[in-house]
This record gives sequence, C-alpha cells and structure tokens, in this order.
Amino acid sequence: MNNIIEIKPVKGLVGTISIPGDKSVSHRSVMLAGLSETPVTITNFLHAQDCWSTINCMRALGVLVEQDNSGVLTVQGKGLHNLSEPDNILDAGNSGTTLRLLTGILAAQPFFSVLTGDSSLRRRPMSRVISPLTIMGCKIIGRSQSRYAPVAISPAEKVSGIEYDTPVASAQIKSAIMLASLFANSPSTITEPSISRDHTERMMATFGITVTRSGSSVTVQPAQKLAAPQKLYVPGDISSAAFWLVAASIIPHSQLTLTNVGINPTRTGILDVLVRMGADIAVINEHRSGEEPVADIHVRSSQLKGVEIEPEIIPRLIDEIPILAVAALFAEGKTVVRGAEELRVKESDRLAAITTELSKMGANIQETPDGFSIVGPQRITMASCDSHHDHRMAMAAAIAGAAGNGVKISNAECVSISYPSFFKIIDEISVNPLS
Ligand SMILES: O=C(O)C1=C[C@@H](OP(=O)(O)O)[C@@H](O)[C@H](O)C1
Ligand SMILES: C=C(OP(=O)(O)O)C(=O)O
Repeated sequence: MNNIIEIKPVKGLVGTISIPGDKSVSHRSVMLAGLSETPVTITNFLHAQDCWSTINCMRALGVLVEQDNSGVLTVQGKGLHNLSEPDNILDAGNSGTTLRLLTGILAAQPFFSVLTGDSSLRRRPMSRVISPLTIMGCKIIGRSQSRYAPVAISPAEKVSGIEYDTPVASAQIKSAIMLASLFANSPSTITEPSISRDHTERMMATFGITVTRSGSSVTVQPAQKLAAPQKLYVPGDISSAAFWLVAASIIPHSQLTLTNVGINPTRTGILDVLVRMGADIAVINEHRSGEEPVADIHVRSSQLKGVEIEPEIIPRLIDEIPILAVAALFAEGKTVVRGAEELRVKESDRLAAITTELSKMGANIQETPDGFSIVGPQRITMASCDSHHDHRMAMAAAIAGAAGNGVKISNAECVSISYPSFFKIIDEISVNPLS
C-alpha cells in the first residue's frame, strides 16, 4: 500500500486536541499486566499499530486481552511463571520497543521463542539487548552474528542479576534488562550515560516491584509475584503533542489547547527547547495520573529563534528531532543539533531522511554525522516527499507542508504506527486552508 496524502498550506490552527495515549506507557502496561495474576483495566491505551503488535505478542504467550467499545483494555495476565510457549514466530511489526522489551521477558522463560519484525525493524541493532542479557546467562542468538532480528531465545539454565553500564542512554536497553531481572537470582543495576525515559521504573513500582534510583543508576529486585493495580491510566503522548506544539508555534494565527499531555521530566526536552526558542507555551492544570505527571498545554504562534541543542538533552527529546528540524526552518538564526547519532538507527535513518525530504522542499540543511544545522527562516516550496515508512517523518513533513506551501507525502499511512488520527485532526483544526 502506498497512500499519498496531500497537505495544503493553512492560515492557522485553532482548537482543542485530546492527545492520544503514550506509546511507551501503553506497551509497558500490557507487558506488566500480562505478568500479573489479577485483571488490570487500562484506560487511554494507545490503539495504534505498534501497541497492537505488543498486544498480539502477549496474546500469543497466553495472556487474555479484551477491549470494550470505548477502547478500554482488560488484561488477564498469566503471572510471572506461567506464560506459554508461542506456537509461532512472534511479530513485533515496526516496533523496536515491542521487540527489545519482549526479548527481556522471553529471555528468562523456560521455553523457546523467536521474535522478528518488519524490514525496518530487522535492520535495527539488537546486539544492544542481546549482549547484556547474555551476560546474565540468557541464551539468545540473532541474525548476522546476533546483530539483528530475527532473534531466537532458548531457556536459560540460570538468570543472574547484572551490574551494567549501557553505552547509550536507551530506555529499551534498560527496560529489557529490568524485565529479565524480575526472574533473576539477584538484583540488577543499570547505569546510563544520562537518564532515558523512566516509565518502566515508575510502572514497576505500581506493580509492587522494588526499584531504586541513585543518580543515573537504577536497581531492580527480582520478584516472586506482581501486585497489580486494578486500574491503569495512560497519559497522553508528548511525542504526539510535539507535532502540534511546533505546528501552532510556526503557523501564524494559531492557538491550540492540548489536553492530557504526559509531562514526565524524562520526556519534556521538547518543551524546554521550544521555550528557549521563544515559543508561547503555557503548561496548566498539572496533576498526577498514577505514577505519571500530566497537564494541559496552551500554545500560540510566535517568532521562534534558532538554538543549540546539545547532546545532554537528546535522550529527553529523542523522537522529537524530526519535528524540531521543521521548527528550525521557521526560526530566525541558526539551530544546531549535536549528539543525535541514535537517530540513524530508528525506523529510518532519521538524520538522512530529514535532510533528504526537507531539501526536496528547497530547504538548506547541513547534515552532520550526529545531527544537523539549519539557518532560518527559510522559504520552503511545495514538494512531493516520502515518509521513508517512518511515522515521525510523515508527520514532520505534513507540518512543514501546512506551514509552508503544501506537500504530497507518499507512504503516509505509516502514521498509524503511533498516531492513527493525525491527518483527520489536521483537517479539523485547520483554519481557511489556502489553495
Ligand atoms: O522505551 C521506549 O518506549 C522508547 C525508547 C526510545 O528508544 P531507545 O531506547 O532506543 O532510545 C524511543 O526512541 C522509542 O520511541 C520508545
Ligand atoms: C523510535 C520509535 O519507536 P520504536 O523504537 O519503539 O520503534 C518511535 O516511536 O519514534
């Protein structure tokens, strides 16, 4: 399927958007509920393709997952020690989080399993989880000297805790180790170069697991049984909200209210950077939703200015860099991104994809090995772009087109990976599309 979507330039974006559930939290909610013995209802679960990959894998392991008419899930787990051997290969689709976190769970099970994914996921590095899990005693091999999926997992004789310094700040590496550690014979401590998103830590605490943090290290104790909460509530995804935060900032006459946005400090780098760029953003109605902080956000158009985005903040805005590149095109002065080499191993090589696609609109971008620099503001023209089958690229191109002179995006259907209603919402909030 190749859906070509045309986005027209718009005069302004006005309205209120209820931000759909957080993808990271949604994955973790079904995995941990699946390892519990009592039923858990999950409200505001993200019904997008990546999270359904997780549901389908958990179902194949014997977990019962049902949804009601309003999308609320009920998960009846199997407990820590009663998952069943899947009778086929597990398919993580396009989802790195599904594949890497499930590798952590499956590495500690007394049965054989194989995990794979689509052609994009099969190009992404898996040795980063296979290596530490192997040190723990797990038996995992993958394609091409265990660099890539498919990965095949055999029962381990013994799973031991680990003290592990991760070379990259990655919540997927950290979470895979934490999940395997639940089954280990001793605690594990993972130390990151800087703290990646901490949703696993927070949600594990909700399930009665002992997790302690000291600086950039996190220690998780093995568990006998999880004490599941009856209800979980998934906050809105700030990575989805980011597209509207940038769109409303750069499109004149815009005024948006984004409701129910997760503002976990390990995810709010985008807010910090946009505020430094001069964005008109107000965070209101802050409250807690379970272990996660949530708020509403008002955003209005403003003239942004270029900023330096240094390596230290990258883990807190890792998925927002494609849309930040669009913000930089409309900002006055130079924006530089450094230390973002991880973008080369996402759904696409996002640094190359940003440069290629925005250049088609006439943008001038200097790509570097670990980022890019852009001097703005730049006039961009109507162009035919490609998503590279990468949801965040499709949405970033759409906002560039709406703010600029329109865009046609091929392979645009991939927005369903994280934000199925994205194009419908652009239509709903657009004021007087200009033709
Ligand atoms: O743990 C998670 O839910 C995620 C972690 C990040 O990946 P890395 O752990 O590879 O940085 C992020 O890019 C991804 O979208 C979701
Ligand atoms: C990188 C992403 O997700 P994942 O790693 O789970 O595929 C993303 O959503 O931008």
